[in-house]
Amino acid sequence: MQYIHCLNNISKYGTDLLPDTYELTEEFDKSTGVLVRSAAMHDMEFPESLLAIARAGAGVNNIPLDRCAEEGIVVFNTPGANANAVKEIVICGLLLGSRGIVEGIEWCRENADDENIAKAAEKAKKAFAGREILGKKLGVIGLGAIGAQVANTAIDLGMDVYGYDPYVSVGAAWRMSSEVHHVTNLDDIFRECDYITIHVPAMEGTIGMVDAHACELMKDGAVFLNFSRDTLVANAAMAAALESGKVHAYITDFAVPEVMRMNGAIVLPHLGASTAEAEDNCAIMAVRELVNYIENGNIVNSVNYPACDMGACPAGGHRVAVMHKNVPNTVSQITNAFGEEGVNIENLTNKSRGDFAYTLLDIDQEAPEAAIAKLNSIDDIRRVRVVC
Ligand SMILES: NC(=O)C1=CN([C@@H]2O[C@H](COP(=O)(O)OP(=O)(O)OC[C@H]3O[C@@H](n4cnc5c(N)ncnc54)[C@H](O)[C@@H]3O)[C@@H](O)[C@H]2O)C=CC1
Ligand SMILES: O=C(O)CCC(=O)C(=O)O
Repeated sequence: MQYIHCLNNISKYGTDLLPDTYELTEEFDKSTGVLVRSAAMHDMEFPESLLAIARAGAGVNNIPLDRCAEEGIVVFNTPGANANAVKEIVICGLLLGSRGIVEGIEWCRENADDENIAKAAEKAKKAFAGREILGKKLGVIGLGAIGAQVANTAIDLGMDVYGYDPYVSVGAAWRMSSEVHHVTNLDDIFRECDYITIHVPAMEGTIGMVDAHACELMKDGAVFLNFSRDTLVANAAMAAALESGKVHAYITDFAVPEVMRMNGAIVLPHLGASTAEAEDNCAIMAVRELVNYIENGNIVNSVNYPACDMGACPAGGHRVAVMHKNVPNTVSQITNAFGEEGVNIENLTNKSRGDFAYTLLDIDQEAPEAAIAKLNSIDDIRRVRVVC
């Protein structure tokens, strides 16, 4: 039996896909697989039984990726599965930053008991007048699954779109409208655009990238949208820019105390991916990744181990997975360990990613205990698993 623990609410469209030999468990300490959304995992201890963590979503800054790699735990995410949901809320954010929608709604609520509200509204509405997004310049920082969709939809809405992403993938580039202007200097986005939206992961190199220098460069009355992570924006700089009127509105999906104290911030409680469709898509993809890894040893969409796919375990066949450091001589030690026990390797894939590597082997007989023990005694090997 394989035990799967959910650290957050995971759509049943995903968990219903778990085979009969899997059981959902409340006990984290006996889990083979974990499904998670935004739960903070950095301070958690992981049980020896844990093989993989699947993040039903895109951002993995809540998971200690390097420590997991060291402990032989594969971490997956679900690229693109919630991108449409975020794109739609970003378009909503553009309008919230352009029109007095929030203030107008508040005014109506405050005057709900006024019998003459219709007449009063006609007088009051001038305080909530705004501007249109048609023809305005939108800067998109990060053109991955979400950024590319936001850029395309903004083009369809008649905006003039500028995109910045020095690491854009070929797939995302193909999916993006040719009308998106390619920007190679981030400062140009801050300097030129009326609206700016950021869609990059929170990691070393992006945390704090919207700082005082960026705010200073912005056009007077710019609107800034952050549906990625709170840490990308230096809060003190944004608060000052809002205070001075340099930034007209800061639309963010992250309710942290510093942001809640900002005048001019429109704050949502991390709603970007909270649609039934996105939750189902993410859960389905996450469960498929987890089961494929546990059953076949295949790694698809991992963020800390290399991709490796040898298809389904051959019927009646034998497969062993070895997770190890990406250092010289390891693959030969693995093949020798089997060779010395008279085992023939029928298929072998070795892939590496940064400091770690993964070797998947189909062998002609049940893995001898002596070979497994030998592999487990090698320093640079992190985990050996008999898959089938
Ligand atoms: N508010 C919410 O509920 C959600 C928030 N997110 C956040 O949005 C982020 C982006 O999500 P996806 O588009 O799905 O990810 P993605 O991985 O498809 O795209 C990220 C893009 O950022 C680019 N990038 C990385 N460093 C950059 C830099 N320094 N400057 C410019 N571009 C850079 C990458 O090349 C990539 O194209 C996630 O990492 C997550 O933090 C994602 C989904 C839901
Ligand atoms: O699961 C969620 O609601 C959060 C989604 C998110 O932030 C992400 O996918 O990065």
